[in-house]
Formats: sequence, structure tokens, C-alpha cells
Amino acid sequence: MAAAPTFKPFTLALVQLGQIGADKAANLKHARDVVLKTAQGGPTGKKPDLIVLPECFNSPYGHVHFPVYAETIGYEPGQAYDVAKSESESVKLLSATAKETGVWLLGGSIPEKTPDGKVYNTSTVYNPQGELIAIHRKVHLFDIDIPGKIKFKESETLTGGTTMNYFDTDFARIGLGICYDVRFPELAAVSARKGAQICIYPGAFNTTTGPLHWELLQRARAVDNQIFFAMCSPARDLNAGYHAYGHSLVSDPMGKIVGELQHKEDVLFVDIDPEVFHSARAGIPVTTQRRFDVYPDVSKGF
Ligand SMILES: NC(=O)CCC(=O)C(=O)O
Repeated sequence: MAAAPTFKPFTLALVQLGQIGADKAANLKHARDVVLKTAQGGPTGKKPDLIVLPECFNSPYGHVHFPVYAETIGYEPGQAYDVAKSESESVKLLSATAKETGVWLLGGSIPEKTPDGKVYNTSTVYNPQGELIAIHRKVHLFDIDIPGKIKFKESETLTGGTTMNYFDTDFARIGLGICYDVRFPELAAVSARKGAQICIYPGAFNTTTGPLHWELLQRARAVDNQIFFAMCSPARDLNAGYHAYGHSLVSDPMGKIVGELQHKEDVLFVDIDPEVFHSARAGIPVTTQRRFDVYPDVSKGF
């Protein structure tokens, strides 16, 4: 495995997208418009280095919708990918938008179909040249049943991914996950031990678990691993079948919230300061104090 890039300061923008409805073309156009505007800079006018979209940004969120909206991506890690030949209209649009803005783009997630008939919840990542350079298929499917509150079963139509994923930029190694993946500490732990200085998960928590767990889990993953941790949600739409919690958030490696939105469409700009990462690790050196003679290192074998 290549060494992680030197962690440099960068500006992260989380796009808490609204207006995600039944019309895929309208969803894609709106996402593109907001990304183009975001790339012009935040309140300080500073152009972001990396823009992130939310989970399932091109389709309504629900197991009945995933197969209907699913697109063939056909990306194989380590193999060249020609966006011009892609069958995915979302991939083409995201690639063109990244290229036009000259900014890294983590394209939230979209339903993806594969030739064996499976459907995944998949993130795609583009460099500023518009090349598709990484994907992550949601590993842990969101199957929960809280009586009287929320029942959701992604596994009705989705298959869980089987790989750990990160990507390297010129400013950081970035660990990937999607939403419910945050509840499984191993995923972020493996990314961090493989050198990720930040994990970014597009996500769409709900209004039952969101108030209790959204912030808690992100700050926990950040402190566990002494990394930055960010999640980008859709805005809340009470007319939609699924009510997203919103509150896109960034925690620093000390567990301090360095930016958080409310529940409406908005963009969160955060300047990521590597100094916080280095001082957290120097002051509380858990990364060198682990007792793998007592318990196993979950990152071994990846
Ligand atoms: N989209 C998701 O995976 C939702 C996860 C969620 O709401 C949770 O409580 O976990």
C-alpha cells in the first residue's frame, strides 16, 4: 500500500441538497447547479478543494425506488475507466461537473445495478480532471425496525458491498463509507489505520435516530481514530416518503464539532486544519498505545 499523502490544509464543502424528488433529470440538474455555485466559494470567497453530495441524491430514498433509479457504472478498481463510454448519466454529469469546476467531487451515492442483477448504494469519486477514481458500495445495509417510529429495510432490494475503500488526493487520504456504515466502528478504524486522516460518509439519517445518534456516532468515530469525520445529508423534506435528519456535520479529531448545518438546503464550508490532527495524536497517543497482544488489530488482512 502506498504511503498516505502528507496531510495539508484544505477546504471541504458539504452540500446538504434539497429538492430530491421523483424526477431524476431534475435531481441531477439541481445537484449540478448547487455544486457549480459551491465551487465559486463560501462566505470567505475561498474555493473549496473537495465538494461532497448526500446519500441517494439522484433518487427518492426507499427500497422500492433503488432498482428503478439504478444505473450501470461498471467501475473496476485498478482498471482504467472511460467516462465517455459510461452507461451512467449520473457518472457523466458528476464527472463533467468536477472537470468544469476543477474541484474534487465525492458524488454522494446513487443506486447502482451490476450485470449479475444486484443493486448497490454506491458512492463515486472524481478528481478535478473529471476522472472517476474510486467507488464505495455501502457495506452495512440499513435494516431497522423501531416499533411505532421507523421500519426500513434496504436489503429488500439492495446488496451490501464487500470492500473497504479510500482515495488519495494531494491534501489527504480520505476513507469512505455511507450512512449506516458509521454504526460499525471497524470500517473507520481500518481506514484510519490505513492512513486516512479524514473519513467522509454521505448519509441520510432519519428523524428518530438522528437527534440521538448522528452527532454522537461521528464524534465517536473521530475520537476513536483521531481523524476528522464528516457526514453529508440531504435536506429534510416532510413531503418525501423518508424524512432525512439533515445536520450535515464535521467533527475534528478531538471530537469538537467544527461545522454543522440545520435541516434546510444549505452548504457547509469547513477549513480542515491538519495541526489539530497532529496535536490530538501527540497529546493523547492512543494510536501508539493499542494492545494488539490483548485484542486483534481489525485492520490486519486488508
Ligand atoms: N441511510 C441510512 O443508512 C440511515 C441510517 C440511520 O438512519 C441510522 O439510524 O443508522
